[in-house]
Amino acid sequence: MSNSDATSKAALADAVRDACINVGFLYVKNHGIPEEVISNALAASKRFFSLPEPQKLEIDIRKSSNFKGYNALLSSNNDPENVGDMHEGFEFGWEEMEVKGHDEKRANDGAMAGANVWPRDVPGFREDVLSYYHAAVDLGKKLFPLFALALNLPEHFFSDKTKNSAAIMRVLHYPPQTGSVDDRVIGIGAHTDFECFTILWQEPEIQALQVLNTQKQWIDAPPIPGTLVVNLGDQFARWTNDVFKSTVHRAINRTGVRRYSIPLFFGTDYDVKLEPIPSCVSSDRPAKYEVVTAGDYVQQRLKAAYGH
Ligand SMILES: O=C(O)CCC(=O)C(=O)O
Ligand SMILES: [Fe+2]
Repeated sequence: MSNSDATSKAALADAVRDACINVGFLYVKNHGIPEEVISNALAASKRFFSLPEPQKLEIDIRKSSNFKGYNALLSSNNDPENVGDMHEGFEFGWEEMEVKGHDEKRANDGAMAGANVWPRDVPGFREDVLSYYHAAVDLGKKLFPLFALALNLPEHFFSDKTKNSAAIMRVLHYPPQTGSVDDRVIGIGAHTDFECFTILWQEPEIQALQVLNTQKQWIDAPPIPGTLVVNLGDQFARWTNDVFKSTVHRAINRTGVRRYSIPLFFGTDYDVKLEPIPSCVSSDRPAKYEVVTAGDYVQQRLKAAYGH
C-alpha cells in the first residue's frame, strides 16, 4: 500500500469512527453492488409479494424453528409498545448459489441452525435474491476491517470471527399508510438491529426510514441515489461496550405508493462469544453486558420480534 493509500484509509477510519460513536448511521457510495443485481432482487421480491397470501403462508416464518420464510403483515412486532409491524417480508440466511445438500459454513450454527425455506413457483426468485445476498456479504466483508480500524484494532480483528457469513437478509414490502395512522401500527416500529451492522437498500425517492437522534427527535434518512445505508446493531454495541452506537430507527410509508427495501444484517459467526473488546472496558466504563454467543443472542431477539 502506498503512503497516500494508507493516509486515506486512516482518514476513512476516522470518519467511520466519528459516525459510529456519534450517529450509528452512515451512507456508503461506490459500494460495488451492480445496479442489475439490485434491480433483479427488487423485481424478484415484487414477484414473491404478489403471490396469493395462502401460497406465501405455506412458508410462514412461524412454522420455522430458525426464523426463515415469510412474515405476513402484522406478524412481527419490533417495538414492544406497538401492536404490530405494517410490512410483510421474506427472510433467509447464508447458502451457496449452487444447491448443495451439506453447507460447511452452517455446521456450527447452534441456536440458529437450519436451512432456508424457498417459495414454490416464483421463477428465478432464489437466484436473484441470493445473488444480491452474496454481493452484500462481500461488501460487508470489506466493511469489517474498516470498523476494526475505527476501533484502533488490527485491521483483520474480525476476520476469524466472520468466516461463516452469519448474515440474515430480508426483502420487505411496506404498503402505504395514508390518512390517520395509529402510531402503534407503523411500517416497522422503533427498534435497534441485532447484528454488528445492517446494509440497507431502500427504494429510491421514497422517504420512510427515520432515525432517533440524541435529542429524541426523529430524523429522516432518505434514500440517496447510488448509496446504501449502513447502520450499527446491538452486537457491535456489545463488542464495544456501547462505544459504538446501535441507533433506534423505524419506518413509516406515508407516500401513498408501495415501498420495498432490502436489509442485510451481518453479525459475527453464531458460535462466537460477544465479548467486549479490552480497550472498550475500563474502571470508568465497566463491562455492561453478559457474554453470550452471537447465535443465542440473535435467536433471543428474533423470538421477541416474532413472538415464538
Ligand atoms: O425498511 C427499512 O428502511 C428499515 C428496515 C429495518 O429497520 C429492519 O428490517 O430492521
Ligand atoms: Fe432495523
